[in-house]
Amino acid sequence: MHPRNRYADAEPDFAALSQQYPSLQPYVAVHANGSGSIDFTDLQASRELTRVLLLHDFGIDWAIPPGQLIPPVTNRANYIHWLEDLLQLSSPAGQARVLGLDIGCGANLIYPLLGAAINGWCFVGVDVTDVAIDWAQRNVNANPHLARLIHIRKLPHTSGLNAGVLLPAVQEGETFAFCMCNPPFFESMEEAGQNPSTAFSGTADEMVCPGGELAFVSQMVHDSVQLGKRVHWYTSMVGKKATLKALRKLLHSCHVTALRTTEFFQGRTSRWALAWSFAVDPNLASKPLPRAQPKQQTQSESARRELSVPLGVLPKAVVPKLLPALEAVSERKQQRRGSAAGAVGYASAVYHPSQS
Ligand SMILES: C[S@@+](CC[C@H](N)C(=O)[O-])C[C@H]1O[C@@H](n2cnc3c(N)ncnc32)[C@H](O)[C@@H]1O
Repeated sequence: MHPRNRYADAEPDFAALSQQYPSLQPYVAVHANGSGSIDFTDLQASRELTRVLLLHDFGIDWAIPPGQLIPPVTNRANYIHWLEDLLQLSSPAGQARVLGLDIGCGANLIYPLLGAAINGWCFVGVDVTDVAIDWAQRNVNANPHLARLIHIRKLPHTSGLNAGVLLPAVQEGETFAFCMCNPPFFESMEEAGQNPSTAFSGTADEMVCPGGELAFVSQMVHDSVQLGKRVHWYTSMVGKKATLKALRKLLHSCHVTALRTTEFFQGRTSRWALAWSFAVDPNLASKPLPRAQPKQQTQSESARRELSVPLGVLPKAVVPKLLPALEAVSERKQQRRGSAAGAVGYASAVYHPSQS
């Protein structure tokens, strides 16, 4: 787990959470020693846990319809923290705000929500299905304190990847600090069904693409050659180590200036991620990532500290109204303390699609 992941030192206290959030109670077994456990093969339990963690730990109000992919918060937060490391190593010059592109944001919109809540980053989230766009927008609307940072965009749903993956997503004149992607991993639902990681569910649209993840991310690589420096860091997650190997080979042949990989390990599941660039100074390419940073407070966390109560116990309607004011207080305090709000450029910003 990434050292800055808030669950790196201790997993969530399921028993305490179920006391605070009665909706979680049916899914938590409390043992004689007071500890609690959850059956992660139960989809309803997994969905409710994700909902509660996002609310309790990140101040995010979140929902998805049944059947849609349930994102494990720990794994998705690892990716965000790895992006922080990459941006600390090298960021696009002269940009006050960090703007990221999430390819396949899904109904769950997990990466833009976490990236905006943890770091104040701006995001464009794109997807091809109506259900993803509809629910992603609902998740934006449910979090007014983050809504100014996240813009959702529907792409045409073409059969196959010939029209490109990144090319349709990046609009004329737009530039991004990074793009990220959790691609459809599998070639068929049969293949998906053989994989134990599908305990987190998902529809065929979310899990499957012709040629699987290798075809999907290879298309991203080809598109990136055309887009060049318009995206500072191109990144994607992959589900198989063999895919990582094949993509490394492809990327070397594309003369990238930097190529990094990492492994996200959680529970029994390994995932890998790779990042490449045409903009990063090649002298930085083999420099170790600055990983040993102390844990950062999320904006919601620092806001919560000012208030000394968990956001989750406040009436739901109050939180969005309260957060901006609390964030402003904690930001001012942090500035007075002379500490940067985080390792990268975390200034709160507003994303307007007309700005590049
Ligand atoms: C594995 S899901 C990831 C959802 C979410 N980002 C997550 O990490 O849980 C893959 C998503 O990619 C979307 N997708 C598939 N093909 C796409 C394409 N060509 N462009 C953008 N999104 C696409 C799917 O609709 C789906 O929502």
